[in-house]
Amino acid sequence: MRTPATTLVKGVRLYGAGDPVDLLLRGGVIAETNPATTPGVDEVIDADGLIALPGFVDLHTHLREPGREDTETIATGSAAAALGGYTAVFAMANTDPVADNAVVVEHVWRRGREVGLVDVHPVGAVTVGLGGERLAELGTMARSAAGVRIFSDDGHCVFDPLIMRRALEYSRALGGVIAQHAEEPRLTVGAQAHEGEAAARLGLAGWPAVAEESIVARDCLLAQHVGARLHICHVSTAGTADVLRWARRRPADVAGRTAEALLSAEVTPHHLLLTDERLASYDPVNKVNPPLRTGSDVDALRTALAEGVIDCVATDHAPHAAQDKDCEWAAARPGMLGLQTALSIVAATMVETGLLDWRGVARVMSERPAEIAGLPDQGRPLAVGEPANLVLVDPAARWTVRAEELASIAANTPYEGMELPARVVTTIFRGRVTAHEGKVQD
Ligand SMILES: NC(=O)N[C@@H](CC(=O)O)C(=O)O
Ligand SMILES: [Zn+2]
Ligand SMILES: [Zn+2]
Repeated sequence: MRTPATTLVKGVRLYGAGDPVDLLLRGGVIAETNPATTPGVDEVIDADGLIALPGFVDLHTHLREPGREDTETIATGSAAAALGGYTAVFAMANTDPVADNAVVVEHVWRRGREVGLVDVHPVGAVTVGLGGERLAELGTMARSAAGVRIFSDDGHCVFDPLIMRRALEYSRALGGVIAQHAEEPRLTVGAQAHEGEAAARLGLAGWPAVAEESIVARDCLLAQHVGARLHICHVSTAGTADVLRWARRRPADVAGRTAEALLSAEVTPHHLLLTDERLASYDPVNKVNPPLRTGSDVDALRTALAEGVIDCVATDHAPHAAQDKDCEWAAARPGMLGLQTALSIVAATMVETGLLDWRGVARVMSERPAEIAGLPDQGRPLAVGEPANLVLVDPAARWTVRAEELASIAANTPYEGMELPARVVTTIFRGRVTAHEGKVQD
């Protein structure tokens, strides 16, 4: 790790509120606010007009290393993360080989540290090879150097209820969380798009909302039954928000375990903005799992996020090669880029609509995800003595998305050519500037 410099951030508004302050960052922590003198400062950042938030934490990123380094690597994904304002990301296990053992998770962890732009935490697979049949060695991954605490078969649902129950029990014993990709596979055989009017018109096989909602209901009940923590990945329907609202209010069980303490959920930026009306173009850049839903789902997801029924935003950043996207709809892989556009989409859908203020953005993009993952040095208050993981945002900026300008190797952004509000200006990771004005600082 490089030694962090001493940096003075001048005139920044913390959480976008109150008077501007100066922050002195030294030794990787916020050393002083409004220091009277500033000897030995290596770097001064003029933050006039900018706001400071704690560095973002992404619970759901696909980095494609090992196996598909032609689409993203830990280095390029870390760069995209830093440019997007992130200081920690969780790399999903659906790599090749699958991260279902200590060797692979330690590789990802070490490579992330070598790159050194963000903390890269590997997610461990729940079942061997994501096959859904045999539990992976959760304990070995938890005890490895990577210290895995989040387990997920993301890309696939842990559909067998008995395997899910056992996974929850093991993970509880390890102080972990099972992150579920909720998709009842029997209800989504051959599915290509949200089961609704748009798919019917285009003749695409439907992915019904109930395939997600039925698994979420089942797993909320299972998690409370065994007293284990469950996290729901990429919530996409109004019905799932209703199920979560209901589950969170369930009374404590005999052991005093409240559902509220055991459950958490994320929504992606794309499910907060885009709808299945986009399908009319037949452009597979809009193909994603779970699929883009309807306008009323989008509204319900925004409300649920504002209320805390959905805890946080996670990108589900899913790079894919051109040959896997620029093809016929049915053959295209699902997934879209997300790391460098997340803040702007949250600003457009949640801040500009008045549903969240910047304090709320800090909660859903940094504080809650850090708590869910149990990260002690992320999502912390912007206060003296705290780790200097922060992002400086220009709330008044507007910018136009160009895939070729993004740090990812893959180019599958659904926002190409769109003008978006709010821009990440600077990302600071343990006191060191990792991204500034659109450039990675390495
Ligand atoms: N979201 C996607 O459409 N794709 C993800 C897998 C997943 O998140 O389920 C991927 O790995 O490409
Ligand atoms: Zn998934
Ligand atoms: Zn995913």
